[in-house]
Amino acid sequence: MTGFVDLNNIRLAYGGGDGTLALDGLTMAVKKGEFAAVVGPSGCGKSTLMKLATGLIRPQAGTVEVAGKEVDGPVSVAGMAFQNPSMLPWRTTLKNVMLPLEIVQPHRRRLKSEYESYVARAENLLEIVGLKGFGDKFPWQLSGGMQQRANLCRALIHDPALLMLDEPFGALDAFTREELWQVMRDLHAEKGFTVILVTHDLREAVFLADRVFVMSARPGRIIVEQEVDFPRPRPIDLTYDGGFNDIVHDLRGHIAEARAAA
Ligand SMILES: Nc1ncnc2c1ncn2[C@@H]1O[C@H](COP(=O)(O)OP(=O)(O)OP(=O)(O)O)[C@@H](O)[C@H]1O
Repeated sequence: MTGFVDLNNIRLAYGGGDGTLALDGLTMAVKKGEFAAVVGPSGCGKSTLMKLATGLIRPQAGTVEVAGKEVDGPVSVAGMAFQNPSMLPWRTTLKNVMLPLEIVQPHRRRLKSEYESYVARAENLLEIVGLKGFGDKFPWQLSGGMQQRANLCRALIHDPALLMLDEPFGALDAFTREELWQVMRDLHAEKGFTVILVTHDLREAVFLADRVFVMSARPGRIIVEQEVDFPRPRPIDLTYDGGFNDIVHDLRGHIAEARAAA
């Protein structure tokens, strides 16, 4: 296949052959630099897809490739952010953001000798997401939205080629969520990484993505690929546009059909 992330005819059952069949016949290709969103009925296997693409679990059948290599263990080119920011309360925000550098090579090897430039990188990311000057605060001194901003910085500190986002804005109020959409839009424009975003929020998917993949009910597979070709940078007012809402409406219809067919 031709993507940066290629999942080809995947079958994944938890607990072996007689267990819960989460994915079956799932094929999906995400291009380099593309912002992909994955939506679908609850329990259709979206998080399972994320675990496969990052090498946390292996399929019973089919192949997973990232950056042209078959995935056979945790993928080091990936950064991840989930709904719960899970920052370490005893570390400052800056130290939380820098945590992956203590784990992921080659940064781990270089961290001591190039410490100041890594701090500058972390501070630059904090500035991009609107947290300039908050590096020395502890996570419990930050609001939920600010923690999620810092969480995005932590996912990006090692300059991953692939960013995996699993419902990262799900716990935030509507206004903060829209602010974070714009932060994500700007980070993607500036850094050019490939993104796979799992979300239940169809407006979020259409605002951020170049392509929205719709999954069937479990066992999950891709049933629709919706191109979203609004020009970038997209203003938040786009979400009130008729064409935008037509796409959201279509996606909602596909998911309703998938749920009804389950
Ligand atoms: N570790 C596990 N062991 C057994 N079954 C699991 C495990 N993880 C997930 N499942 C099952 O696999 C199916 C897909 O789960 P998954 O979490 O991938 O779905 P999802 O689409 O992310 O769900 P949601 O929309 O509710 O977040 C579900 O039926 C779930 O119960």
